[in-house]
Amino acid sequence: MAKQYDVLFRLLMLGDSGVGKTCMLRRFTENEFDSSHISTIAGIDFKMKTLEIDGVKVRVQIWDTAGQERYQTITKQYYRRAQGIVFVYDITNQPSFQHLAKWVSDVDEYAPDMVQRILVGNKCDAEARRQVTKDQGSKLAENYGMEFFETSASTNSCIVESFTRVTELVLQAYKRDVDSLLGSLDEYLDKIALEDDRFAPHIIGDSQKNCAC
Ligand SMILES: Nc1nc2c(ncn2[C@@H]2O[C@H](COP(=O)(O)OP(=O)(O)OP(=O)(O)O)[C@@H](O)[C@H]2O)c(=O)[nH]1
Repeated sequence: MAKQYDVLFRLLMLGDSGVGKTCMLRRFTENEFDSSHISTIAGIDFKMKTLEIDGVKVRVQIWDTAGQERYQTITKQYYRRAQGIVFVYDITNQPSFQHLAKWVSDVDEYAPDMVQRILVGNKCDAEARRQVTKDQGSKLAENYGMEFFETSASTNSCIVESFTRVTELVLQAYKRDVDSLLGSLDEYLDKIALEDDRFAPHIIGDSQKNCAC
């Protein structure tokens, strides 16, 4: 059986309640959109998706956190296990943009130094209700040294691009680790194949070789 993925990364979505984190994640993983707002309860939930980037099959485990204040003690426990962070605000909600400072400072405090971050202004379909200009979003991202995207989970605008980009950044940041992991996996598979040849010459062929997963 072919290997299903080469490497697993954890991404975390952070931002105020109602900015659209759950909708973005559902759009990305299931291509669905729900117009009702059911707050993420119990603090945290996750979905998985596999992407292929530069020939590497990357399985991303995307953690969707609850934006509500009362869950933040729980969600902070997940920061240190993240390799990538997607900060989300709602372009129709100025306070969600102002609160980014707090989300970013929490990440500075609790997440690993190597964590990769992007900034996303969601709900860009709702132009008539816009309260944060694209320029403001892009300037803030620049100040924080992050790449910036405006997305819409509703119209599926830039959703795939933003999740793919943060995954690419994580892959680049952890490239050395990934290369050595893939190298040792290949060596391991070669070694197993050699041992099969030596000790069980009658059992050869791909089906045996690929069982070491
Ligand atoms: N117009 C528009 N509405 C959106 C978009 N994304 C989400 N919404 C709406 O915004 C509301 C909140 O979306 P959620 O995804 O539940 O928000 P959340 O950030 O996960 O909220 P918490 O779980 O409470 O942290 C819902 O009513 C969605 O339908 C979008 O791209 N455009």
